[in-house]
Amino acid sequence: MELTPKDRLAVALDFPSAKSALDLVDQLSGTCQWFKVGMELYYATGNAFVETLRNRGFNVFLDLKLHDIPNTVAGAIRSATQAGASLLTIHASGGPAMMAAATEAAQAPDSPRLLAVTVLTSMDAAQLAAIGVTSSPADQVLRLAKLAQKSGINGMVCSPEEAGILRSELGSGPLLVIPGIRPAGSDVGDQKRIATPTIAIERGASMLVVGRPITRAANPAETAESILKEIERASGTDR
Ligand SMILES: O=c1ccn([C@@H]2O[C@H](COP(=O)(O)O)[C@@H](O)[C@H]2O)c(=O)[nH]1
Repeated sequence: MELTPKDRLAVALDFPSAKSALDLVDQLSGTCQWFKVGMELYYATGNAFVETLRNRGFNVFLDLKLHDIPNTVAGAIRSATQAGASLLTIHASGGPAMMAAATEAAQAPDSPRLLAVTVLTSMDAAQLAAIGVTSSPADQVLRLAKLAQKSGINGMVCSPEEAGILRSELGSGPLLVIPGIRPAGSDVGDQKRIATPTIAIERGASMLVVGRPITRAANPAETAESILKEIERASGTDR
C-alpha cells in the first residue's frame, strides 16, 4: 500500500494532561494525521483521550510498550482494543510466547496492528552491556525483529540505524516505525541512536515518530511541515 507523507509521520504527544496535548493537536490540525499517545498521557487520560483524537478524525498510535507474561499482555491488548487505536506497541524482549499470545489477542477486525519494540533508541552498546546483552544494538535489534516476525507480528520499532538492515533482512512486508528522529541541528536529548528524517526514510522506514523536535519547537506546525517535506523528498529514493 502506498503511504502518503502524512501517513509517515506520527507526532509523539508526551504531555501530562489532555489540555496540554490538545493545545498542540490544535496547532497541528490540518498538517498532521497521526498522533502517538504514550504512557505519560495515557496514564493521565486513558481511553477517553484516544477517543477524543479519533472523534476529531486523527489516527492514533498507542505506545504502551506492553511487557508482561503472555496472559496479561493478551488481556491488555483486548482492553486497549476498545480505545480505537490503529497501532499498539509491545516489547519484543517479552519473548516469543508473549508475542504469539499478543498476535492471537489482536485477531479481532477492530484490533490495533501490533508493533514490537526491539531495542529502545535511548540505548547504546554500553547500556545494553549493563543489562547483560553483549551483542551490538544492531545484532540485538535484528534478533528481536526476526523473533517478532516469526511470532506473527508484522511491525517493528527500531532506530534509524537499523532500519536498512531490517528492511533488507525482513523484506518489504513489515511496518518499520522509527523514533530517534532528529532533523539537522535539533537537540538530541536522551536519544542515542538517531538520524535525520531523510536518512530514516532512505533506509526503508515506513513511519517516523517525532516528539520534542516538533512539540518543543517555537512553531510546531512549521517544523512538522518541514519534516513532511523532507519525507516527501526522500520518499522518491526509499526502497
Ligand atoms: O525505542 C523507542 C521507542 C519509543 N520511543 C518513543 O518515541 C518518542 C520519541 O520522542 P522524541 O521527543 O522525538 O525523542 C517518545 O514518545 C518515546 O517514548 C522512542 O523514543 N524510542
